[in-house]
Amino acid sequence: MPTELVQVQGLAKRYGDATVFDGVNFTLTEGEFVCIIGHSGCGKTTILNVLAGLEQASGGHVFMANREVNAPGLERGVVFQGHALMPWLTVRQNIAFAVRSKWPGWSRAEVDAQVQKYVALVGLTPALDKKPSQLSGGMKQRVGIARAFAIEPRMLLLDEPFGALDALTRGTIQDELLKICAATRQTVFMITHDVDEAILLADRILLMANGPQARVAEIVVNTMSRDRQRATLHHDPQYYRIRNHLVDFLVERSATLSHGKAPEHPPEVRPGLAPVAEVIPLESVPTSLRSHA
Ligand SMILES: Nc1ncnc2c1ncn2[C@@H]1O[C@H](COP(=O)(O)OP(=O)(O)OP(=O)(O)O)[C@@H](O)[C@H]1O
Repeated sequence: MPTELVQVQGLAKRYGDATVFDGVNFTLTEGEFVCIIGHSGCGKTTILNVLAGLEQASGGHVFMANREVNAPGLERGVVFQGHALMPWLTVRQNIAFAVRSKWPGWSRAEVDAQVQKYVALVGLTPALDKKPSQLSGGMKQRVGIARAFAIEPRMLLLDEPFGALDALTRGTIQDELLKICAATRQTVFMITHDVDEAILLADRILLMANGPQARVAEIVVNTMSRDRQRATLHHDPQYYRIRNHLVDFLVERSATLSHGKAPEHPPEVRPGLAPVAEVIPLESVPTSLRSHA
């Protein structure tokens, strides 16, 4: 039975008279990958920062494993769009620094083994002793991901981690992330602007309405199988139904639901599932049960 790891209850953020969002409610289950999408400025980064304990909300609560989150902690790992590596340290030293802060009692060898394990997972073993200035943007972002995973957080928070990467690199790192998440059953909360990325990675997608008074308006359950692959995703008819639903929300519905018009408790929807008419051919339905309209 999956456990509820995080509860976000009635979260709000105000600046003076301006309410960016309010009535934001959702939960995260242990081991699930959740993406949040919504227009620029609706408050996604603020929500992620509150989950990270880096920012205080104006109202509401976040609980993780039944404890209120109000400060940063090593049970939560964060990866931002900019990699935020220490430029004077090598890849090995950057990650070792994080590992040592989580497990201060570990020996040098234990720390190094942990570093090497996660560097290998993102395919960067040859770059272990390089400094960030010697790495490409994609490689730096991989180091950031390895560093976040290396502290084995209960929840990983990703703020558009691939936003600055070219499409090819982005695709490769998405695949790596999927593989690591499948292997570690990592709980992930990720912001993205890319609907295809959300469908590839997420088990559930939170759709956020526009501000002011933005809210999570709806939760889309990804009904495609969890072993979906980037290369074959588009062969599944569910993919188009989900994609159309997300794009329709972003283009049409998100604006009409601003000013607190979205429900405080968002419904879960499964747009990927085939309409009944597609699943049961009319001929197979007994005549007595058919509509006579
Ligand atoms: N100090 C401030 N005073 C007033 N408004 C602020 C302040 N800081 C942030 N905001 C507003 O809060 C809103 C939410 O910002 P946030 O970065 O969380 O949005 P976002 O959805 O992550 O946007 P993006 O997708 O562009 O990153 C924005 O509309 C921003 O203008």
